[in-house]
Amino acid sequence: MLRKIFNPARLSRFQRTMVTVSSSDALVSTEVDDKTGYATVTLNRAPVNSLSLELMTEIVKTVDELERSNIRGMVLTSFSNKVFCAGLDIMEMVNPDLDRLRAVWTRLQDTWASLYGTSFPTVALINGHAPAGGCLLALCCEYRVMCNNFNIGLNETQLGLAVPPWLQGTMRQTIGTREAEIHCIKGTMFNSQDALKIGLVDELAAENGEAMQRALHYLNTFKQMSPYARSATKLLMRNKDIEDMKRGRKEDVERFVENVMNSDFQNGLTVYLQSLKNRKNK
Ligand SMILES: CC/C=C\C/C=C\C/C=C\C/C=C/C(=O)SCCNC(=O)CCNC(=O)[C@H](O)C(C)(C)COP(=O)(O)OP(=O)(O)OC[C@H]1O[C@@H](n2cnc3c(N)ncnc32)[C@H](O)[C@@H]1OP(=O)(O)O
Repeated sequence: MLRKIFNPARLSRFQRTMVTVSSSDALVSTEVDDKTGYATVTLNRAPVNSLSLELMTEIVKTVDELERSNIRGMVLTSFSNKVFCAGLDIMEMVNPDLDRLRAVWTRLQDTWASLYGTSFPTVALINGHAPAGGCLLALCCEYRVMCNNFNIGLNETQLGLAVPPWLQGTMRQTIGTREAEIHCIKGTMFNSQDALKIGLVDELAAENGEAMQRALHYLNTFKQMSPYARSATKLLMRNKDIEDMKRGRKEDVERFVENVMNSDFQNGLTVYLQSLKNRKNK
């Protein structure tokens, strides 16, 4: 069954109402161009857009609001021209409160499901590094344009974390089964050129302006197309993955909690955090 389908009858409402959501200190800011109906959603959590519970809650809320406002497309990007998103906030995993840890993982599942399952077209404008959860956000979008000289990949295993099945699936869909298996297990981070070669991103750009033009070009390819046929096809392809994730979500949360509470993992995390700081001080 289709979860959400673009409803052409709601189009007239969209043409009348155009939104610019969120205040300047918001974790996520959204601007909608009233000529094109395209929304630019900017992640705004300095310094590196790490995914705290609050940031993920805002992402889900934003996507839900956009779904209701009938925009025609969305570009997801970062306030920083150095880091698109640094993945899960590591501090959420250091000696955590168990209820909050469960909420963090549940919200990551929700973030994946809502971004992956939008009826409107989505492009990730990857204007900085995108490790782990950052790569996840990009993978949820239909199309990825990446600026040169950054890194992207699912490096979870390098941190001692298992990549959950629903995220493995998205990686498989993007780069193929064989490559996904190898690179999820190894935790490979790709530079922009290699990410393009392997199909993890669709286009490269020298800088932000060019990346935005390429992103808009992708969205424009749907201008003359029936929004119904477009979104129905997308959701028929993606809904089963979302339903599968939802069926297994409780076990998935408990696996994550077990993984994070393991003392080897906690010790490894301390070393990893220190290595980030040492790198910075070099
Ligand atoms: C079946 C289920 C079972 C189990 C499931 C288990 C796991 C789930 C798997 C997948 C889900 C996703 C997991 C994750 O996302 S884990 C997080 C992975 N992220 C990283 O490894 C990135 C680490 N960061 C970096 O490599 C660099 O910071 C980066 C390249 C992003 C940017 O470098 P830059 O030089 O620009 O900045 P830094 O000086 O390094 O950082 C500034 C500041 O920010 C702090 N920082 C960086 N990343 C994070 C983060 N992810 N969380 C929290 N804080 C972060 C960094 O320490 C600096 O802080 P400070 O020294 O205080 O200024």
